[in-house]
Amino acid sequence: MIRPAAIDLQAVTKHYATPAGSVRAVDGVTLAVEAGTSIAITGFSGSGKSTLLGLIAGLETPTSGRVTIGGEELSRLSERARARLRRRRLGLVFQSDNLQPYLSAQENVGLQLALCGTGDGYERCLELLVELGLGNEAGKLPDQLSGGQRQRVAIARALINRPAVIVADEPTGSLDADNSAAVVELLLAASTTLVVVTHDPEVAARMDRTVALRDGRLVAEQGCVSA
Ligand SMILES: Nc1ncnc2c1ncn2[C@@H]1O[C@H](COP(=O)(O)OP(=O)(O)OP(=O)(O)O)[C@@H](O)[C@H]1O
Repeated sequence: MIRPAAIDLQAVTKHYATPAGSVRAVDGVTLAVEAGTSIAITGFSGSGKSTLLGLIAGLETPTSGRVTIGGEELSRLSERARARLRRRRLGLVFQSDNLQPYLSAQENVGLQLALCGTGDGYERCLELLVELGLGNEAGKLPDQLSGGQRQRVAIARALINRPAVIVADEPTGSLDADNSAAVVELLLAASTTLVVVTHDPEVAARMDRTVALRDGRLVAEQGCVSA
């Protein structure tokens, strides 16, 4: 059975205007990611990885080309509809956990739930934290948690609205090897479509596919899932 692409990029280009001239951060990228599969995006610093992730997440608008998420072409949506799609269908995880410092772990997850306006109750936040091995940490503030624990709270926050797609930018960048492996397994276990930007070959090796960017262009692909 052919599964529909959860993410479909068609000839996507992103230019930034700078005082020194136009920067072509992403240059003609065509890429389909099937639902339920995982992909790593690698490449040197400045190769366009974060920009590509921002385009997939609808945080950036392409200069040309089309970005389609779950059958919805983002450029056809209003800014408001794009924000709604982001809240309901996407889970975002970044290198820095961006947790609210004066809210407990459970409240941080609960805040996301409130923003998403889904039917899940606040108890679900605690259940999810327990599933992620943070049952004893639910009432603690972020600065009472280790880096690995904070990143797991950030993953709980990304998963609470049961997103179809998880988009993660260097999610293990500030973690040691053990915590990094644990975080990757949690992301994979969520069994949604997963896009991870990473410099770490061990993280990339856990994904179904790896693509590399150079100067904004896709230059190489490895993996066992057909494009
Ligand atoms: N808002 C912006 N305005 C102007 N130029 C930008 C902007 N964002 C990114 N760029 C430029 O676009 C190019 C790609 O940047 P991007 O951050 O996507 O690369 P990256 O591969 O994620 O890098 P890193 O691994 O260092 O995070 C770089 O030349 C960068 O300077």
